[in-house]
Amino acid sequence: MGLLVDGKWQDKWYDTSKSGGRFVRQDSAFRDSIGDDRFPAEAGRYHLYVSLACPWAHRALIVRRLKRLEDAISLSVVDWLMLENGWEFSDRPGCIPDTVNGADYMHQVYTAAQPDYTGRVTVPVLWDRKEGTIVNNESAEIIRMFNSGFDHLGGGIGNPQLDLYPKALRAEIDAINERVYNDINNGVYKCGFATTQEAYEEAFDALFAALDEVEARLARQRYLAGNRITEADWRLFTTLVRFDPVYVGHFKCNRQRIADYPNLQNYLRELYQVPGIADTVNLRHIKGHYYESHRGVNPTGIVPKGPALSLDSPHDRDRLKAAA
Ligand SMILES: N[C@@H](CCC(=O)N[C@@H](CS)C(=O)NCC(=O)O)C(=O)O
Repeated sequence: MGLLVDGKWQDKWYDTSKSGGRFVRQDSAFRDSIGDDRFPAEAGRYHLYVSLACPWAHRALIVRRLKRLEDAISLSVVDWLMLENGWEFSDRPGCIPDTVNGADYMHQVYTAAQPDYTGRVTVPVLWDRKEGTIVNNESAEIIRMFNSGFDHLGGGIGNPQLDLYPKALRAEIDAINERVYNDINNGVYKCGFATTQEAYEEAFDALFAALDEVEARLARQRYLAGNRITEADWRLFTTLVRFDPVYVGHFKCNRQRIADYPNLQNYLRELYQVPGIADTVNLRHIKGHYYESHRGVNPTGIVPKGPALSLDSPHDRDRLKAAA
């Protein structure tokens, strides 16, 4: 784990000394968009770097799959282990080396885009072959580009019929995302990376208050924004699927498991069983990454064998109405 300072790699853990032990996530640095003059939509031009362990990268992978952009946007998958060199490429199971920049480490992709880059080296990253640079490294924005940025191309590229951010639901989706991001997606990290008891307890209470709220919402309606699946659901899904295998133990999010919330558990199963989604979930990468990489949290690097999950089991969500 580390970061780049003026283009030089430094091996450093997060600094929580100035925030009362609280983990504060840094803003992403590359914020251009597909559709800008410099970055027009084109099949075969863009490349996505992900980790299968990372919940933020997982969003991008899911939307790429659901929008059938796999032939149009190529992919690299980093190794799950992230130690003193940060994210690395390898040919271990489930990994795909960097065929675009030929990098050994993800930080080399960042310095290829900007030689004097200062900041964290995170995934996902959307790379442009033509300009030889990073378009964007913020998953919330990358999924929006995938959702609509390639729809006009025609020629059988993508799946223009699917809209995960429909106009009529945007205000609602944005409001849900805000709460889910702060207290759930990022909330589990705030618990796990807290370095004071107070910071941990504050994040823990906010996390479970938000999960209780989502549980109540899912008792009344099938999906977060009503009766159809939207990006808000996929953004929650990537945290839920990691919750019982990783966050309960490793990040001490242990008031209860997702399996103990009837609506969340069945909702998680339904989303997992959407065609194409199970292929994007790699528990070896997920568990291996957190337990083996965060040596400050888990010094032995031992990966727990459990828990048994039941993501393939029948769900009961058909009792609630879904849009045709
Ligand atoms: N806001 C970013 C966050 C991405 C992020 O933090 N990714 C993690 C992996 S789960 C990472 O690469 N961390 C490396 C680091 O912080 O040094 C996004 O949503 O794209």
